[in-house]
Amino acid sequence: MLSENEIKIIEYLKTKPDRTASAEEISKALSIPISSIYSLVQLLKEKGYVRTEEKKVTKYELTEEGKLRLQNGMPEEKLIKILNGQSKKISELREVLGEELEIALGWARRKNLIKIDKDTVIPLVNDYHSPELDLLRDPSKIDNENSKQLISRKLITAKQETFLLLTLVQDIAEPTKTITYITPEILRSGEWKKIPIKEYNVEAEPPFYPLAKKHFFKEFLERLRDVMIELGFTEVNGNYVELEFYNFDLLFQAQDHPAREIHDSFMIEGKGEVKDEKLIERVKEMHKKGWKYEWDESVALRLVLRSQTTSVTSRVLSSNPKPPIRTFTIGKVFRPDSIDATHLIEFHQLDGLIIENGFTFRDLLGVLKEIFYQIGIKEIKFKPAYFPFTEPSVEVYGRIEGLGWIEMSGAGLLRPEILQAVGINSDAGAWGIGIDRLAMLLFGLKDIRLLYANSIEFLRTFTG
Ligand SMILES: N[C@@H](Cc1ccccc1)C(=O)O
Repeated sequence: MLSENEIKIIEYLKTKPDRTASAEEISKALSIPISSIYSLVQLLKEKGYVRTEEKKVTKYELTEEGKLRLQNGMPEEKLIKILNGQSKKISELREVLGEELEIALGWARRKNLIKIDKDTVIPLVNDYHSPELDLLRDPSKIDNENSKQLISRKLITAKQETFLLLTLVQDIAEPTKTITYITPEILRSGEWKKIPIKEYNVEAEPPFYPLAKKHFFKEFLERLRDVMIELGFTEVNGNYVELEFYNFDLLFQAQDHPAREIHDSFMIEGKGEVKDEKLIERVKEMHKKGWKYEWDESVALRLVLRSQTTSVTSRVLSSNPKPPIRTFTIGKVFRPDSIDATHLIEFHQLDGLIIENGFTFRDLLGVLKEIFYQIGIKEIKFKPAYFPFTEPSVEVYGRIEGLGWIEMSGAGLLRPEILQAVGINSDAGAWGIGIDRLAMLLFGLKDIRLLYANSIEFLRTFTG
């Protein structure tokens, strides 16, 4: 059975000398939308009426400059005409050719049409016709070779286009009845002896049905979450808009710390509130004693987009928790920067916190080693570092095949000043892992922005 449109397409192809036409041409000629043509072609192909072929062609188009030249002529041709077989002074030529003179001289010299002797232009030919003009007039004459100069002179642009060509291979006028489905009736009636049974085409390409799948980066974040849960951590969450108090002050980051300056975090209008008066007092004390300056409560109440997920750790610490505690948080943080292949202004961090009696620095390094082992980074090393909220502090480096040692995380034992301020009488370790750059390296991406890709083609074919 053929539908009306299928028949129309077959009839149209019959009018073509080689029984071939492009999908676009058919769409225009029959006024059927191109998307419908594609599905009709698929049907006709399955029914064995047409064969298809993809053809790539380069289409050349005149640029504005090219159109102008086509109208006004090529500068070098004009120059030869003006010279008319006689030498002329450059100044004289400038009056006629104006701004075009430089281009005209350049190309005329390159094409060996003139010689320049000091301020005089001497023609080497009496007459010149630019072959470029013929090509601009009839772009069908442009080919791979002669297009190069036209492109470099910015007279044309080249665009690759793919056409779907279909060729009629079987006519409706000559219907060959075949058995495509064997029924008991066909067997009983003996019809199967008279009518040919359609052969299976075992080489036919199956239709492509893309399966729905999760975004690879989302999946990576979920894997990290699973790893943390398997290691016995409980997930906690915080808000993107956070008080400086939790993002910085409670973490013993002094108010004149460079990371608090406007260019390092996004400021939000308005003020927040800390209900726990005693906590404010203790944090104030901590800054006064530790950093020796007048701590300003109004600075602490300002709002920022959190610049580290350690702000969530900070919230846990201030919630009067009862050790032993193992929490983690995964989420976005925000920092002003110029976006490029390795920098984003919003990215993800995974912060963890362990509060346990007798928890040591060595235990902390062991936990970090395990976390990274679980995501496939088997070789790590630690380097002493500084963070305002931990002491001792380390940076964690991991070795990624083909890339070498990459910084992945900051960590340390929480400072006693902080533990005192929040009233915790136990040992505690904390860390923050930068996720985006790590994912980029593990996935072998050249550009960090691809983690947020939403091009369906890319996502369908990217295997991670
Ligand atoms: N918050 C730190 C990382 C860190 C977290 C916890 C402890 C030590 C370091 C950063 O963003 O760089």
